[in-house]
Amino acid sequence: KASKSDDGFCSAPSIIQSDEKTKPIYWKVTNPTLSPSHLQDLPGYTRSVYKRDHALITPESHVYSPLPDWTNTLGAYLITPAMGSHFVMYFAKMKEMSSSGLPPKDIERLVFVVEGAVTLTNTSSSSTKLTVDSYAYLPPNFHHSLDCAESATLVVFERRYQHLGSHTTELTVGSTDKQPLLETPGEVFELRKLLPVSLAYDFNIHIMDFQPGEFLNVKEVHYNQHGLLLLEGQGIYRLGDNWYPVQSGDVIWMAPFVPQWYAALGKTRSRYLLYKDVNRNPL
Ligand SMILES: NC(=O)N[C@H](N)C(=O)O
Ligand SMILES: [Mn+2]
Repeated sequence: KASKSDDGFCSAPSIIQSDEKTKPIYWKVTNPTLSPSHLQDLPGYTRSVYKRDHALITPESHVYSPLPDWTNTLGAYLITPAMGSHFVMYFAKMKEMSSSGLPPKDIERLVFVVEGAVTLTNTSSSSTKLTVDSYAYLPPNFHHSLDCAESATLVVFERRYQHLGSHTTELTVGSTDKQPLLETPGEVFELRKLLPVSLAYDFNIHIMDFQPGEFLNVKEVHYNQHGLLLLEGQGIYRLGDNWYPVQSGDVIWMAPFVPQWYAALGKTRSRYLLYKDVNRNPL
């Protein structure tokens, strides 16, 4: 709590907690605190950074333009191969009566809803409503349409599918809260995976939960790439030799082998969504 003005001590404003109680989950992703209160009026100030092996892209840096092949939808590409990644990660802001375009040939897609609702339609089955916290995986060359009546914000991952033998992937629809908690030997965070762990899949999306004060035990350095969206909470992300304060709405690109570590701070749970390439020989 902020101290009274007459007590002679420096004081910081108290953190407003009421939003968290009354707003729907992940609300902070699309309504973030743009910057710390003492910096928000500084012209030219941003927490974003772009380096060879990592990037932090904070909401005041997101630039939207019409998404090619989609109707009535604005997109902000956050991670693309121009950075060295083999995947793209973008926000799609769908407006009234909007619909998606198809990814290019041989490209697989995962969409996760952070705000609003969309309807997924494909040629074979009936349509499915996707609300906040639900997702769909669309295999390469799978005909589909995402349609939005009012408004929705999606985070989308796409990459060229890397075949392995005769394995094939399947349409997968689900929601985070329906996914089982998985074992995390040596770690304290809670882990869910959105896709099957079978060899057919060349990536997965992890949902990782940390209580305030919890942190990664492994100071990870690994061959896999990551695209991360902080869905809830605040903390410190270490990337290489840099320590970044982060909050919900922030996006991180991690190149192969960048040292990475997270510690959750504040008073509420941290939850992040993480792209990770798996199941393929790096050669
Ligand atoms: N930066 C991360 O959270 N990495 C994950 N623990 C992972 O690589 O699975
Ligand atoms: Mn990792």
